[in-house]
Amino acid sequence: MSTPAVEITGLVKKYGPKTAVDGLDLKMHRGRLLALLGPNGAGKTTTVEICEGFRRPDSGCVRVLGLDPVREGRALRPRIGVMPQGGGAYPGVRAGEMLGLVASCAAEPLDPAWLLDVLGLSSARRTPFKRLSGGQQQRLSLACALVGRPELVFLDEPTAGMDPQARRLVWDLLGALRSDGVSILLTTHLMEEAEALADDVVIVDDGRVIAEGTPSALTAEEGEAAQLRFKARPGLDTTLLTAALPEGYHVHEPAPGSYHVLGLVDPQVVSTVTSWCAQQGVLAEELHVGKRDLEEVFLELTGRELRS
Ligand SMILES: Nc1ncnc2c1ncn2[C@@H]1O[C@H](COP(=O)(O)OP(=O)(O)OP(=O)(O)O)[C@@H](O)[C@H]1O
Repeated sequence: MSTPAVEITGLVKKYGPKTAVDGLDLKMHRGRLLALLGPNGAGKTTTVEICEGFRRPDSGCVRVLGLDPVREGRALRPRIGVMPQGGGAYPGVRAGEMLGLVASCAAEPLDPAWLLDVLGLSSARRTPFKRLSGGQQQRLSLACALVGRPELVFLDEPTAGMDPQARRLVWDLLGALRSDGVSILLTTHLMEEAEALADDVVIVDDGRVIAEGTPSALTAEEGEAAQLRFKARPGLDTTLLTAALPEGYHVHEPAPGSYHVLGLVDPQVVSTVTSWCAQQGVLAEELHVGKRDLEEVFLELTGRELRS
């Protein structure tokens, strides 16, 4: 069996008194797309930068394609692609020149002109980096990560700041790469992105893994087939709605204007909820019977309060 794409055991990284990564374990198999999720400051970028060999761990063991990213960095670097958070390049370098430069360092690069075309950057190839839009800079940064035909790519918030068209274009490209057997580890704050792309999801908080699994395993309800959720104006009297439902059901408002009926959903329950809303003159919007989505799971696990 091939070595895992990434294997991390007991990783610890401190910045002065701040423990950014606190005993993190993670295993990513080859050919998978793994989404690393977590609130701001959870330790995702630090973990990714250690895998890339840009930072040294304080303790723990990290192996990327079976290699130590620090001691065996020279052997590892040609085999991985890296898209750092926020990207970056010399401000005056033209998009085409930048990609050509990165391609010239690779043994068997992809055709830079083709890659620019795939990422919708052909018309911007003569544009200096500093004059590209934020979304174009992100796409150029992604092109630089991919042009060397890496076996494994690390993408730190690859679609942050992109418009929906560009985001979908990138999703298609990542899907195609994964179909070609490339291993992809990405961080994202977009739960929709993780649900659309990821084979595996790892949720970190305070430098530790707090949940992991496939998106469908993570969103599966324990012991319940489906749940009822709807949106309406904030502050409905959930005690009254609970009283209108059969015994054993409970309604709560986890976030202002979002309502969640706890208990097994059947047609009568849906009818009771919509009738009750109608009696209050309230339109129940986005009425949804089904599993939780990843965002709901994420908020339940990491809490709803704002992180710094
Ligand atoms: N160079 C640094 N010096 C000091 N503290 C740092 C440094 N880099 C990160 N930190 C701190 O370490 C913690 C983890 O940061 P990290 O960037 O890894 O989190 P993250 O999960 O990637 O966050 P985000 O989602 O906001 O990008 C944070 O508290 C951050 O402030």
